Amino acid sequence: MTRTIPESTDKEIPIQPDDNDVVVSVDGVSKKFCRDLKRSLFYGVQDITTDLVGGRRKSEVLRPHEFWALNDVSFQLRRGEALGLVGANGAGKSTLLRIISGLIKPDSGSVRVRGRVAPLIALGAGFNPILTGRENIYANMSILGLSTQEIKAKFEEVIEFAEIWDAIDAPVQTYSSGMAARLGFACAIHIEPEILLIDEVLAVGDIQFKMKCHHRLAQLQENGTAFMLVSHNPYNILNVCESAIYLKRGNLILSDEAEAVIQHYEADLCLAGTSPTSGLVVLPEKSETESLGLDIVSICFKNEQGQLLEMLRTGEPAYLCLTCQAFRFIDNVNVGIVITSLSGGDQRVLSITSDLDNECLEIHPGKVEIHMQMPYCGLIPGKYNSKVYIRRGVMSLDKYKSFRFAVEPSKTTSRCLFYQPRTWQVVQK
Ligand SMILES: Nc1ncnc2c1ncn2[C@@H]1O[C@H](COP(=O)(O)OP(=O)(O)OP(=O)(O)O)[C@@H](O)[C@H]1O
Repeated sequence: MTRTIPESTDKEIPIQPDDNDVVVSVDGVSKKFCRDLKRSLFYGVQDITTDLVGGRRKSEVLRPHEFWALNDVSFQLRRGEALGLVGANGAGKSTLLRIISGLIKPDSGSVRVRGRVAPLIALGAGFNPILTGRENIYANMSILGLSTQEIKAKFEEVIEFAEIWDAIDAPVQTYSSGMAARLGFACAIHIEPEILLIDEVLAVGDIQFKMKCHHRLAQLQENGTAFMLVSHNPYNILNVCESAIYLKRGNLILSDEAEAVIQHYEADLCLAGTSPTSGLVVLPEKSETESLGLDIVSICFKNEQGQLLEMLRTGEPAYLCLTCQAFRFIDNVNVGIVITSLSGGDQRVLSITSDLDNECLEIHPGKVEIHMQMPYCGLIPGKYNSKVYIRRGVMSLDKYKSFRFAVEPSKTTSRCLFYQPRTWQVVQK
């Protein structure tokens, strides 16, 4: 089955030369939306009227309050390919999947689809909440193209896969989000689609179900099903997809191997928004009367050569350099560093104190540097905040609460939740 979705476009979009392996071909697709509901309705009526009188819509021009949710996006999906789709919130990922599945039309460009598409775009996609699970299976699978006989034949398998035997005759609105996701996924895979579009639905469901889904996806892929997977979790993309595309504010930034795309995306995330310092925080110096004897003057990370690092890289050596001003000799100094993840909901990820490391630091008057050496940075890519304090016993001498820094990914660590420092050895016996 071949479906082409051309749209009210003024320009001719050339279709790529026929390639039997290409199941989805997206050519110069743009889609605009309007943030203002009233205007949006007005524009809708205006467009319909223009179509009815046979006029030409100015699809490429933005009217007031409109913006491009997708802007001139082109790529191809081949038979058996698993393509990841990454991008920040609002980047246009769902809009792209909705256009490919035929739910909405592009303003310009064209989408060419060859085969049966199963879209899993929202939780319990396509389910009617007041119908039972059983009724929804029939409704959903027939919309996706199966005959009643075919659905009957697969019915048991669907329930078995979704593991919702007890709830099959209860209305879907009584299902938990995980149950609705299971049913949606079960329906979609049992129609044996040529193209499966998955938008974050694998994020719900327990680990066992996720494993089952991944196993099934691998089987489908072996049989030639192509799929697109949207996920905010890079590990999901790297586990499932060989290639990926990166959307940013509706623009296609990169289309490449999954690993390269995730690296680019993560590096962008590290650099965006809250990445606050250029790697160095310098604090105003205190006079002796204001000081409690030892003050933090600056905080930064440096590499093994003593050069300032603007950001750390997972798996690479670095040290935290705390420059201090001491007005007198102080022994038993305890330096503490508490690191929280800004990308992971302010979660505390690391707490280090020189005391707990059995280091009794002695500081002589003058400028000193205190180094906290890290043979390898074990933090995963992301943005972090650290609180740094200096104490002697219970007495706080100085502290700085918001030294922010970013950690960049490296090729070997993108797939992991933490970096494991290691060396290798061959023992000849
Ligand atoms: N029907 C609509 N009317 C107006 N704006 C819309 C509509 N649908 C989507 N948008 C806007 O289009 C942009 C892209 O939305 P989309 O849902 O495609 O992003 P996304 O990348 O899937 O985001 P997320 O990761 O948060 O799901 C967003 O700014 C969104 O607010």
